[in-house]
Amino acid sequence: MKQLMALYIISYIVPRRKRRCYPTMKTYNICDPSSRTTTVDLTSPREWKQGVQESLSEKPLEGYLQAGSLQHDAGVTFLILLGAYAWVKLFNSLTKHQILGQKLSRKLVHITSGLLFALCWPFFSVSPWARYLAALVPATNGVRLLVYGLGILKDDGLVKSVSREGDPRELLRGPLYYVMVLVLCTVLFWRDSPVSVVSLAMMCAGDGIADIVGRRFGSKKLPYNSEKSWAGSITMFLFGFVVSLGCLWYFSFMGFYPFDLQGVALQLAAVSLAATLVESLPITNRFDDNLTVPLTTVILGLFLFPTRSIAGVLP
Ligand SMILES: Nc1ccn([C@@H]2O[C@H](COP(=O)(O)OP(=O)(O)OP(=O)(O)O)[C@@H](O)[C@H]2O)c(=O)n1
Ligand SMILES: C/C(=C\CO)CCC[C@H](C)CCC[C@H](C)CCCC(C)C
Repeated sequence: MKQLMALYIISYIVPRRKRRCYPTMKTYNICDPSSRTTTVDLTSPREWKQGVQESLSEKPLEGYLQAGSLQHDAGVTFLILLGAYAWVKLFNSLTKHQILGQKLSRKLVHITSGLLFALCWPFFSVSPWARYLAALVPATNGVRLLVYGLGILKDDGLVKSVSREGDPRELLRGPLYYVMVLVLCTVLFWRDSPVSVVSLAMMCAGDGIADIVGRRFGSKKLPYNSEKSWAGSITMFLFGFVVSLGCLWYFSFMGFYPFDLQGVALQLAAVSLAATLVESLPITNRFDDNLTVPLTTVILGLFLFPTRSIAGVLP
């Protein structure tokens, strides 16, 4: 009985639509609505780009109410909002019971929140409006950070979970920039381009792990920045690369674009290196890493990865 319930819930969440199957091998099939299929041999980045452009040429379903998309997407948005609230509450409790230190709690929230949010994107419908409903999740959290950061309301638990020193005004910098980046990546790139998930992977996983490893093992500082270390930067490069790769594989598995390890490894390594170099620069006092890391990734990613559209509009 429990299995049946689980299957029903999953079948409700994952939108009923023709899934495109991209086996993680050299070629993949594009099954578009007219049931026309195209097989592209992914032997080089050019074929990969061509394959992605074609696979993303599918016209989104006309009309938003078709097949209950609005109800479906609103339900998924609500569930993710609940998840976000519960996730931060969990870390608040871990910090309150001194299971986690405040700095580690903040970094784990930093690493996990944005990634878990992006991993929920496949549960939305193919409607052109789905991205805007999804963006309501970080936007709502942004309003929450503003309200508590400005002191309009008080929530010591939230402040302790996402601030370094427990000052509510800290919510108005790193955390607020973080959710703003989530909103922009969701609305501008969504599932139309690898740029969105790679940018979030570098900001969440890469920048987040650099802090955790750097604080603990970063005795050898960088020659041009005594605040940052080789251990932190090397870990950011490697972890950012691996998590980006994992995100691309996940979105390929969920049917959004093909995954060809040879086709993307070099691009991802270049993006991860660029983001790591920018993060290591002594500019954090003026430009927050939560802005410079994703911005670097987006700019380079737009040149290296195929993008069907920006904000849902064909370029
Ligand atoms: N490449 C890096 C990045 C961070 N660190 C270590 O992690 C600490 C915090 O790093 P930082 O990026 O400045 O994190 P914050 O900006 O404080 O945190 P947030 O991004 O959440 O605002 C640094 O002082 C340093 O000890 C490091 O050694 N090497
Ligand atoms: C501490 C943070 C950044 C500083 O560098 C992260 C702040 C996170 C926000 C308070 C909460 C963001 C929630 C996500 C938008 C949605 C997560 C949903 C998921 C299912 C947990």
